[in-house]
Amino acid sequence: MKIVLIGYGKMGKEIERLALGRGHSIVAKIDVDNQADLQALSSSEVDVAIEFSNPASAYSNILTCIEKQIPVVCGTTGWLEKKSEVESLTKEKNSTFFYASNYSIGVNLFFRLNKMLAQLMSPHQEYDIYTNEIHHLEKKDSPSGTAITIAEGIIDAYASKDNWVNNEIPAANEVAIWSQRESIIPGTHTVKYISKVDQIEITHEAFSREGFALGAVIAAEWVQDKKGVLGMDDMLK
Ligand SMILES: NC(=O)C1=CN([C@@H]2O[C@H](COP(=O)(O)OP(=O)(O)OC[C@H]3O[C@@H](n4cnc5c(N)ncnc54)[C@H](OP(=O)(O)O)[C@@H]3O)[C@@H](O)[C@H]2O)C=CC1
Ligand SMILES: O=C(O)C1=N[C@H](C(=O)O)C[C@H](O)C1
Repeated sequence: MKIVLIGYGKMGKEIERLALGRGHSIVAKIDVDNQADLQALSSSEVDVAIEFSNPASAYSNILTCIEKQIPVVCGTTGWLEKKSEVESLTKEKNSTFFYASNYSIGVNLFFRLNKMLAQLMSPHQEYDIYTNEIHHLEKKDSPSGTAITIAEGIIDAYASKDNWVNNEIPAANEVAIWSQRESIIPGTHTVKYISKVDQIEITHEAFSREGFALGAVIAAEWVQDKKGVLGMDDMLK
């Protein structure tokens, strides 16, 4: 598979390492200083783009890929207010857009566990819900995309919650997401239900970026023959 890496930072480099190990080739690495190379690429030179840049650049990088009919697997977080526009354009151009706030298989199992726990806890309103994410000091966005997916999972399954707030005391209808930035932590997410007498807690802790990067490479392999708006639930079915 011929891959263009868009964003050659911590994730771009880890994806390159794993992709080469799986027999793929990297035809271009796009970063801040060579944006013109992405514009110059054509869909005949590349099978898939893997986009891990930053919240300010993801949207225009994705649009470029969609216009060029290059399937794009995106993991960048913090730009999702524009996601519905990307989805519409993907359908209009009959292109391919795969998105996940977290590509780790473990986190995607955790998403399911989180929904099941929220369903179980919904009749027990004496418990307060508390969610927490801890990431390294270089992270640009807050809350993490993963924490937003977790909060949305709770909102879907828990009767009295219909919104989330970040680093604020929540109202009764809100799920609180507390964000911490600490050292070099790759990503730790916790959900707690706390009553006056006890607490129930689930945590996913990434030990490195390898799980995120491997999931993104597997998604890139999987989208090859597919069109439309896709995500981890489609791939893991
Ligand atoms: N979905 C998932 O599973 C995961 C998602 N992420 C997300 O992926 C993104 C990247 O994370 P990470 O690799 O740790 O971040 P880094 O800051 O290490 O890397 C981002 C890279 O993108 C570069 N960049 C900046 N602007 C552009 C542009 N216009 N086009 C292409 N590249 C550009 C940056 O260059 P410069 O430094 O010079 O600005 C940097 O090299 C974040 O949004 C993060 O939240 C991270 C891990 C897992
Ligand atoms: O910026 C990161 O590092 C990570 N970002 C993603 C997010 O915002 O959820 C995924 C992972 O937690 C690492």
